[in-house]
Amino acid sequence: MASEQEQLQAIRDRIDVIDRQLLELISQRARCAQDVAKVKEAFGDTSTFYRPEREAKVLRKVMELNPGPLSDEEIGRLFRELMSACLALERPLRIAFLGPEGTFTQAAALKHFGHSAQTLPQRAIDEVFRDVEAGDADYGVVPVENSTEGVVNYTLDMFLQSSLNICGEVQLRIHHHLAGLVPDLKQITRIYSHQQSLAQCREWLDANLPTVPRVPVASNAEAARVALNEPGSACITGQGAVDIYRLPVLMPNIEDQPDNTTRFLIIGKQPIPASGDDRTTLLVSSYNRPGSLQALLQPLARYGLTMTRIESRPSGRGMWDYVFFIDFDGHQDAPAVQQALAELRQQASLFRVLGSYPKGVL
Ligand SMILES: O=C(O)C(=O)C[C@]1(C(=O)O)C=C[C@@H](O)C=C1
Repeated sequence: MASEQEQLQAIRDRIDVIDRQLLELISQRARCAQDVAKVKEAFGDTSTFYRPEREAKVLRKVMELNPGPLSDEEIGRLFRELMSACLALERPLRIAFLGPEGTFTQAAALKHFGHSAQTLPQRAIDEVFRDVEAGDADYGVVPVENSTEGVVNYTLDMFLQSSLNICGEVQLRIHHHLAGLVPDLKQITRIYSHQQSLAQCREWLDANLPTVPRVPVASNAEAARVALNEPGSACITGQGAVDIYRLPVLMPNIEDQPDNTTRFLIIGKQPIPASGDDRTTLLVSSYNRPGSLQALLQPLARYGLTMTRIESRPSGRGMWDYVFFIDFDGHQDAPAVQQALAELRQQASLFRVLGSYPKGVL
């Protein structure tokens, strides 16, 4: 029987051959992306280098064809990065996100656009919108809802003032760590974190550190920065900030719900063609009379469209006047959706399609 070294050498020789083939194929793929860019430029189509519907189709296809042993998610991630690098050859994307560096929103931006995108931290959600509106960023990433804490009202309210579209969505599993320079939990005198994160870890904090004051700050990354500089303090933050600030993790994954997930929206100027598995978000308002909300929603049911979410927010136009954010499955270019929307529009005092976009793939 061959020795361990001989067996390993034989397998590594095979890996070397495969790597060379992979390299050649990846380079061929990248050259194709360059050719795509030349065609787009020749036709003056320079505003649509980024094609989220095409990316969603590519990711779904490779995940469907995946023979294993790597998981569909791993394969998806590898191809995500491959496309990100190919797109950067065509034109590097600038992505504004709710900063600072190390926030969950940055992690969501990188998950959605891959690591070849340039991420630009902004101080607040309205600055993300403004950066994209002004053309200083191609797209923006903002949080919209959390599975434990519910909707991020500020993001929804921004759509009342902004003309930007929703171009995509991405979901991120949120893990919170207790981190800091204190040698053990008993010596913690203050805990800093974003208000939402404190809420998402409330039960753990009540059980383990009930008497330690909890101090809300603007972001988890800011909490990490304070914990690094203030003796006795600790923070609740994510892996991104732990890595950036090199903070020791005192207790990992302290979120109360193990499947704690946040959904983020991609905002931009471009309408997105159908990808085959899409979601549409509407901003509507009904007339203030009995049964009007029901009448507003009826066309969706009549045309067999599945509504997945409805949120109401004060309209800002007067007391007790509300707007509704409605998500349903389907794309606005599909005939059934067009008919449903035409009917719905007749019942609405305010009507805007915020976007049709591929459902998050990864
Ligand atoms: O198909 C395109 O339009 C491309 O630009 C190629 C490609 C890819 O690498 O597959 C790159 C970027 C786009 O966002 C979508 C796909």
